[in-house]
Amino acid sequence: MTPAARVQAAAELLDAIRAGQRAEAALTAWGRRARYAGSGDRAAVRDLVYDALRRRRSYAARGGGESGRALMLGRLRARGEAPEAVFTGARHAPAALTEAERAAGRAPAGAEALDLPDWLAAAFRESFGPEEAEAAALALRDRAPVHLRANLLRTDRAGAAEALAAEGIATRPVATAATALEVTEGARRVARSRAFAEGLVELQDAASQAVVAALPLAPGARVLDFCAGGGGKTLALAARLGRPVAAHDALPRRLADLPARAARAGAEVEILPEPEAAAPFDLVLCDAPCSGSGSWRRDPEAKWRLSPARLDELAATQDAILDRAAALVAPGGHLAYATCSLLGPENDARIAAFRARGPGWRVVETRRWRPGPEGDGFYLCVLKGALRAIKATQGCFSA
Ligand SMILES: C[S@@+](CC[C@H](N)C(=O)[O-])C[C@H]1O[C@@H](n2cnc3c(N)ncnc32)[C@H](O)[C@@H]1O
Repeated sequence: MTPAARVQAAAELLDAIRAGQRAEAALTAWGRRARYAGSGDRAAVRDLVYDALRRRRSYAARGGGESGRALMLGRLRARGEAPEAVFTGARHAPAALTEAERAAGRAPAGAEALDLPDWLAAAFRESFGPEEAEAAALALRDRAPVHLRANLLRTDRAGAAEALAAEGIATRPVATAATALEVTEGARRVARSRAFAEGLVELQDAASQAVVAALPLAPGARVLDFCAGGGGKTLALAARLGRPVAAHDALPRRLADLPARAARAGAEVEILPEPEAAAPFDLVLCDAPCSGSGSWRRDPEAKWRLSPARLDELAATQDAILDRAAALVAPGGHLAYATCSLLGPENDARIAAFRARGPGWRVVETRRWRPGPEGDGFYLCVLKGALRAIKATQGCFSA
């Protein structure tokens, strides 16, 4: 495919997405139809589509509309590239620009330039001040790096880098976490590499790794990953602890791949459909469902889908998770609440509400990671419970 044909394909896909199709579904369907497209074409079209989804609002302003064609036009203008070189009207290329299209478009302003809906630009500012809010929003307009976690049950970071290099995959250490590597060359080969198949590395964002590294883990601790999902943090916890970790999720199908992933990683994971039966735990991690605002680079459609009403729904789920998980913590144990969100209503506000509902929890540490080249945006709050049960048996009721 010519570069112009790729732009035309991306414009058509963006129209399908605008009409309601999910980006992944649209790309998969196109991939089946476009038998003429090689792997380089497919990767290039995917990159165009995802870039336009991340920067939809600013491209729309510059391109003079929301259609796929306008977004591609806006993209070229944003990059200072001559649209006429692409909109040629040649076979498979976009039709030549009309007079109206040439005249349309303007520089984006305010929330448009940050590629955020207006209400979210305000929410970002309220969550962490104007300057940091702008930096975070701008970081979300770029493609996310590919990060790996060196699995300490199999190797160390240098050993993982060496094994990958032997397969032509270049990496560099990422400062965010001692186990993190960024793939600088050969990212598309990682999932088929021997290093991956043998459990030397896992695909995991560096900030996600840093969250696990920041958890208080005493040797021999009984640990529950309460919202385990695909098990990314469960496996990182098991590698750090070097002993079995318990995993739970409200949706058991989310845990379906975890046994195979654990076997590959040499980790022991015990799946608990009813964690109450195995409580108490010294540490319960709640990696709660959230807006995902810290990782919108990877899922840019979510940025445009989120609404204030959905944020309220998420807050109710997050509160329920904290309340149930807290009851599973041993007296004097730790409760850790994490989200990959940048938004105060999902983070500090949830902790404040939790502590107001159930006093006796002390905040030990709060950490925030902002999105950027070194990782996604994350929030972590570690709380320590009172020694209630012990004191109660000793006849002392003041926690
Ligand atoms: C952010 S994801 C977890 C990602 C995972 N920890 C990882 O690192 O790969 C949140 C998970 O919480 C689960 N979840 C949602 N509501 C829940 C609830 N009430 N109790 C427990 N898990 C819940 C979801 O099914 C989802 O898998």
